[in-house]
Amino acid sequence: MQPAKIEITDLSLRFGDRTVLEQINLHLPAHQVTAFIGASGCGKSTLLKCINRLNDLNELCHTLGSVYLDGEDIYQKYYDLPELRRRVGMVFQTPNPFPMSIYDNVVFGLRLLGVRKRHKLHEVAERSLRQAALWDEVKDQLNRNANELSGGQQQRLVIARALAVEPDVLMLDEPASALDPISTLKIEELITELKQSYTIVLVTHNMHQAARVSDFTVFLDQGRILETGRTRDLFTNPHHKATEDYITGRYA
Ligand SMILES: Nc1ncnc2c1ncn2[C@@H]1O[C@H](COP(=O)(O)OP(=O)(O)OP(=O)(O)O)[C@@H](O)[C@H]1O
Repeated sequence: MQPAKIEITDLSLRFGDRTVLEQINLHLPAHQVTAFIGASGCGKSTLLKCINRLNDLNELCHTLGSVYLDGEDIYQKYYDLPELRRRVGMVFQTPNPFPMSIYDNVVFGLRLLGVRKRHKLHEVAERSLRQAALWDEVKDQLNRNANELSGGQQQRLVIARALAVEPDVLMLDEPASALDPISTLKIEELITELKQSYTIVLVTHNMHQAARVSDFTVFLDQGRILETGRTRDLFTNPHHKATEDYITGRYA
């Protein structure tokens, strides 16, 4: 088995008296893309948000179990949450650039971390925009307001912003579902490129996308893992009828 970047053990989560995740055990290998799939409301986004402890912001949320990042339990009492969120970047379904220039968006996190040196900020802005496959399109207009970019460009900008603080893990929650087919293809190509440097977790409703870009797939059903494995195995030879029904679009 490949070494785990993230190991989840006996994780259960409830919001108030409503159980949303039950007994999740998962091994997410480094430098691989793992896709979370499953019907709406099965807990994909909530599971993602366990990995950067974003659910903790909800006072009704109770979490049991452990999530290890590089062998260290992120749910231990004094874990450094700002550092966790630097190491685990997250991109949401709807592109959410800040209402400021392209440049200021990319270096936002670095400035928060106290980086002031202009040459350092410039260097990181260029590197991150190149990594997000956006540099060539915006290099002559870095002062332009980010909201003037197309949706697909905005999403790549948000990915550049996440990469600027040098995370280890990149979590993408339906990153292309609001985008046109060409922008979607660019994001998929980008995911394949980025896995060389990052561990990627992808939530998607698009089965073709999961099959195209992920190495491992986790199928969730009502807060439990019903099936997990290498994507090519799970898609060609699912063990459960529910998995087969879901990936072939026959889910009731
Ligand atoms: N902040 C919250 N408070 C209470 N319940 C919540 C909260 N967030 C999510 N839930 C519930 O947890 C369940 C799982 O939601 P989640 O968003 O993780 O599902 P999902 O599989 O990502 O769905 P979708 O594919 O529609 O985005 C849902 O029933 C949802 O109503």
